[in-house]
Amino acid sequence: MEIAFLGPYGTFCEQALRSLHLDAELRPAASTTAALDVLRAGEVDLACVPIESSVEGAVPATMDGLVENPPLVIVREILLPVRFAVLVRRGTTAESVGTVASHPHGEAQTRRWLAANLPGAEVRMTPSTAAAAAAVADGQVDAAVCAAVAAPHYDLEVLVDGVHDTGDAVTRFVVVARAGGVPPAPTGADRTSIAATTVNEPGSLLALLTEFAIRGVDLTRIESRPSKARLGTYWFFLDGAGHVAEAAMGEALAALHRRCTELRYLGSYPRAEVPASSTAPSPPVGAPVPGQGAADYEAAAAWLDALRAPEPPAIG
Ligand SMILES: O=C(O)C(=O)Cc1ccccc1
Repeated sequence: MEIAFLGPYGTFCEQALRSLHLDAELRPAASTTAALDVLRAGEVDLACVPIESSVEGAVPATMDGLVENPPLVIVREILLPVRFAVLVRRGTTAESVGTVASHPHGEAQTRRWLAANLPGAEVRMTPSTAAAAAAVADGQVDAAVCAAVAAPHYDLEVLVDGVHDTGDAVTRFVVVARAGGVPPAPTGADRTSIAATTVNEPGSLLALLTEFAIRGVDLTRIESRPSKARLGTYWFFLDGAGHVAEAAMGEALAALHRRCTELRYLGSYPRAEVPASSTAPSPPVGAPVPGQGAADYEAAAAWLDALRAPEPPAIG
């Protein structure tokens, strides 16, 4: 099995993927879009990309890539606590740093530290944090904001570690497959992702959300991205607790199918927990709502079946 990831070697994405201990060959891709493209082209079996961070929110390239064609589905999610370091070529001092590079999410999570500690430095964006480290090694920039583990890959040294503005930052990564394969089996603690477009009229988004609410499905995330067709039209990305194989989620998706202009199923997969090393636990999700559990759905469906197809009365 071959898995593309946001490379080059030394990214947080590589760390997230390695934490799964999969028996697979890992192939670094030059960008999030490139990782999804090689997956779509059938060159790899899976791709691992960042999708959101607790500090900076969505990774737009991933959200956009998930609704391009041919369709892709999420099969795993990984939550990784991230900690940033400033890496430089050996012998570089803070005073001699004129340029510093990072992924936009790295820059966003260290902006105040950079302004306070490297005030004169010009900040440049790279497709990943490790790409910034590679740019330091090549002499294109003086410093990179990235994971300290990237240092040996590029023969750099850690100038300062722990340069984040907000402690306990967590990034969520997703492992993505081409649609049409066997989905991960329900575990009882799953998440389902969809993207939907709807007509622009009062209450249309509320109507979508209501399909989840009335079935007791706990929504864990909502994002919008431009549809790119024209200004003012959007994809709404929704994550909810549950699995497509479960009645509540399945019925909510069927209802959305009737309501939405376009609906993409983006996968059902086990919910990841924030690793114990982080002190910021995720809020509990998917707690059962009275009358809305899987057993309640089964009992209600059996009741309805019996109404529709009653047993003929026993005579005699
Ligand atoms: O660039 C990386 O190393 C990534 O994996 C993306 C990223 C960037 C910044 C914070 C978390 C993840």
